Amino acid sequence: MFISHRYIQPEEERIKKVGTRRHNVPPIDLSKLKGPDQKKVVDEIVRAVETLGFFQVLNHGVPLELLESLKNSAHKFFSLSPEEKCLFCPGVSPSSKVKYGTSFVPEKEKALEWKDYISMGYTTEEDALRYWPNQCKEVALDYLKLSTKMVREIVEILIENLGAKLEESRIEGLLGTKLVNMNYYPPCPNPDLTVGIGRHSDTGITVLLQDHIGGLYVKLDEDDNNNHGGWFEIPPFSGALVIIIGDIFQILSNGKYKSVEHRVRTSTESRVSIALFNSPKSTEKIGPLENLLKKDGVAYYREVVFQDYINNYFANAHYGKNSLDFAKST
Ligand SMILES: O=C(O)CCC(=O)C(=O)O
Ligand SMILES: [Fe+2]
Repeated sequence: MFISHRYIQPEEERIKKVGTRRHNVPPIDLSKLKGPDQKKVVDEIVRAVETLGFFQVLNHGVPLELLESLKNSAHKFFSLSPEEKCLFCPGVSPSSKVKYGTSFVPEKEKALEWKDYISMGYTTEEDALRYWPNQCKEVALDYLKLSTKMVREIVEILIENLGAKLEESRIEGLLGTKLVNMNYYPPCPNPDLTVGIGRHSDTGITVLLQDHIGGLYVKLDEDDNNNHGGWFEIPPFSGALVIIIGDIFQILSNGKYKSVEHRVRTSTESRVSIALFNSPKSTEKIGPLENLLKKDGVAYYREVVFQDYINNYFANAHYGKNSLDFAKST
């Protein structure tokens, strides 16, 4: 079947199915943070963030029925007519925080991503219920609310492990911007030629629900056990959420934590994923933590205002972890 040349990726960005390696590590059971295994679970989280930049979780506080409703509501929204979806196109959307679009930064991309999305920025509950699409507003809002405690717990674990004590207002500042993104990857006649999302890293901490289709790939370094690095698929795990660590944690930790480069392969079947992006407030200053600078004696990253980082992030097409260059010390 014919694929418009605008979607055909250069050879080096294509994702081959043959020879795909899978990252079959069981999800971390977050309910154990409450029991005798607490330390073990904390260590597992820290180790994953230091070496991989992501992990999967179970018993995360988001009910399984809600995960099903999220996927169904994403399908409901994306099966609307183009005219109905475009009521949320930039310029006509009732709110600048709600946006229906395609690809990532189409005007900058050499080849387009095989993906549509509806992005729902959170300000207040009232605004969410007023401006987010009817097909998904309630479930998306529940997802955001019910994930909050888990996200907060993970961030506290990561900060404490760095030996830092942050005030409540600072933690709130680091998690001050919340956005629910529903991604829709239409069936693709030739997944070998296209990509769903090009390789990139996220900004803050992402809670990701993927469906049963699969296709999420992460790039890993060679590890201490001499396992070769490269691209691995994260197989869908029923009931699990994927926690993706973004660039700001690499910056705050002066390089001890890693943001993970990831991408999505298309499929001959449609796929949905629902991401909750937790990022800093736009005015928040992000740089290596004070105590680490003292300890390390060197800053691998400079301090950036989060809005400046974001402006740079959206000014470029997805291109691996280049988004982090903006904050690198020169
Ligand atoms: O669809 C996926 O599995 C990943 C989505 C993603 O990486 C993103 O929205 O930033
Ligand atoms: Fe991502």
